Amino acid sequence: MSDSPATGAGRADWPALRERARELMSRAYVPYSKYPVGAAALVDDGRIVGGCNVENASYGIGLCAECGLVSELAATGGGRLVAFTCCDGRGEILMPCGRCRQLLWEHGGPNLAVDTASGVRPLSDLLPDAFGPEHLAGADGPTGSTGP
Ligand SMILES: O=c1ccn([C@H]2C[C@H](O)[C@@H](CO)O2)c(=O)[nH]1
Repeated sequence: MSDSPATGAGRADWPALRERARELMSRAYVPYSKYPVGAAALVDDGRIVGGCNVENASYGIGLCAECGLVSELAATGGGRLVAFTCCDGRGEILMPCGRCRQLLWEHGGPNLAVDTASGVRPLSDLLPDAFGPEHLAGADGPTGSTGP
């Protein structure tokens, strides 16, 4: 179970989390967009995980900062994200893109506390009526598509 947004927001050291996101932003690899992004999150066991965006000459396969963050989450033991922040190249709070809201939903759920310009808000505010893992429960896929 994920924390309530109030709990996640209360547990997080937001200035430290924002500072970590800014540090990671400074390491972004963005020769194409020249738009560095850094992200940092508190995990339910107290770890801090983060990432920066890493672009590619094949533009469409660039990795958002949140991709690195969820990869570090899994690689260092998993757990649930409870508080998240993301910043742009000026160090200002950045709203996660649509695809990354889905990534965050998978690992933090509706109560993940997200840092926004209008205050700390639950992820459910930013991704209402979300699709999630529970929608796959019991699904066998489309008829005839299961293969041999
Ligand atoms: O939530 C977001 C939004 C954008 N970007 C990156 C992708 C691309 O490298 C650059 C410009 O879109 O910003 C992120 O890393 N995370």
